[in-house]
Amino acid sequence: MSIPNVDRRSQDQSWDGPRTLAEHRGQVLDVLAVRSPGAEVTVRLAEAHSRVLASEVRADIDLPPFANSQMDGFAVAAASTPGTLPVGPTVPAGVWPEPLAPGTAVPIMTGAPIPPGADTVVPIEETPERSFDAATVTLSEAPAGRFVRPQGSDLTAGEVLLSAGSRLSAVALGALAAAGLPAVAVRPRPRVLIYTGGDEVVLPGSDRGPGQIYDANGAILSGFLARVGAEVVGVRLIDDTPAAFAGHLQQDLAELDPDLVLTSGGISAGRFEVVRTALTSDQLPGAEVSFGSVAMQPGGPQGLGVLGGTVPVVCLPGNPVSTWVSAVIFLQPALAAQWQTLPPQTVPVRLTEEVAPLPVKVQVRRGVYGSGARDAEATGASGVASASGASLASGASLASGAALASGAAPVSGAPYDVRLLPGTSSHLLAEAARAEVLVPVPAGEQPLPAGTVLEGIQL
Ligand SMILES: Nc1nc2c(c(=O)[nH]1)N[C@H]1C(S)=C(S)[C@@H](COP(=O)(O)OP(=O)(O)OC[C@H]3O[C@@H](n4cnc5c(N)ncnc54)[C@H](O)[C@@H]3O)O[C@H]1N2
Ligand code: MOO
Repeated sequence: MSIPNVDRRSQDQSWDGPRTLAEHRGQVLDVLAVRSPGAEVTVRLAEAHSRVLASEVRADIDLPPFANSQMDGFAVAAASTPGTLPVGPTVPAGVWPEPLAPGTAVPIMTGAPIPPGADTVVPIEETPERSFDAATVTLSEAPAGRFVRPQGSDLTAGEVLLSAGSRLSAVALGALAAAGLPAVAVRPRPRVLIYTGGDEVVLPGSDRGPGQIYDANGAILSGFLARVGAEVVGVRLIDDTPAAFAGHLQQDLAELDPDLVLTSGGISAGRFEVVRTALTSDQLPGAEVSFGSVAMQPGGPQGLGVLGGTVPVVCLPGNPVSTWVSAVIFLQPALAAQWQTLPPQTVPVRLTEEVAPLPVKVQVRRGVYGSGARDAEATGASGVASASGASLASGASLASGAALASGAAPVSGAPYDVRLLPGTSSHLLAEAARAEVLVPVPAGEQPLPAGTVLEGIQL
């Protein structure tokens, strides 16, 4: 490490005093807005999971495309039942059948087209013969339409199958495939370049020297971006010196033209803050980046700005839990607002134990669902109101901030019981890995009693 012993703060662009969460989220959204999503892209269904539909899709065909049997059994005209009828040729799935000879029944398999002339199906287990091979079959009275899946009963040709903006689930992909579509037009994903670590950090799988640790934050940010539906175009280790980092970043910007540069570490108050130094000096021409603090723990130190007037950069603190929490609290809603990636999924949570807040910072705690079951008895409404009141009073309402920036659904309904994990420090990554929900606890002087309802973010 060779950092010249200069007063690098002389060129630092910092903001004064801690920002609220909502203020900083708004700032992150402002820098992301430097880039707008481009034209839609067409992708094969196999690559379309979790992507967002660019425009509505209408079906060209009826679903199902023809009336077919819901059971293995006998197709027959309801008017011919009850009775013992001669058995005609079997109708397998995948073959178009001959019309039914009047007064007969034919073996039919699940999914096979209903032959013209038949209008009902009798399951084989409802026949005394219980055989497809007998010459006759005895059928009790069967109402017309029973166990027949009519053509178009799911969707008719020309109807909207999925609307624009739908996030494609596995079952949505199945519906598109059933309608015969091999590919679909989706919104472009933000292309993100990740820089993590410092000179103490080595990649998992490589040799770790004394005093070194493995890079956790590359995996955290890659996983986070995959979950929200962004594309990672590169994961780099930050160089030892600001000049080398600035050089590599400049090269990457030219080659990759990312929609966002995301850095982790090297931004607080130490002597060797490579990211902060490189982005606030003239080592990277055109960098307009500022650093400061947010009234949140973990994730106090933050930075953000624009590189060369065209590429947003968001600088997260290096402690692994701080990196992760910052990504969820600031980046996820801002990316969702600008790129329609996955917004935070909020959920009302009820504390199962008393919790002491921090006096002036929102403390983002990690929690696990208590009983696991949503308490249908709890009315929710009054509890949620008091929680949002507390959080509004703190000036750090996640609820209003998240809803503002991301369009996240308002929190309503009965809360889930949640037990907060004991650890609050930002190095407790293994403990954080057990969390099921993040719970921002509003700043305050008084302990929050068990039963207090807050807004959680599902993980
Ligand atoms: N004098 C002060 N010191 C610190 C302050 C402060 O306000 N004044 N803030 C503390 C807080 S809070 C945080 S958070 C960290 C943020 O520091 P940096 O963003 O500069 O991060 P580093 O110093 O590079 O690393 C912090 C910590 O995280 C570990 N780390 C870094 N990168 C990785 C990685 N890729 N994988 C795993 N672990 C990583 C690193 O070894 C350090 O332990 O600053 C506090 N200090
Ligand atoms: O804000 Mo730091 O993220 O507390 O560890």
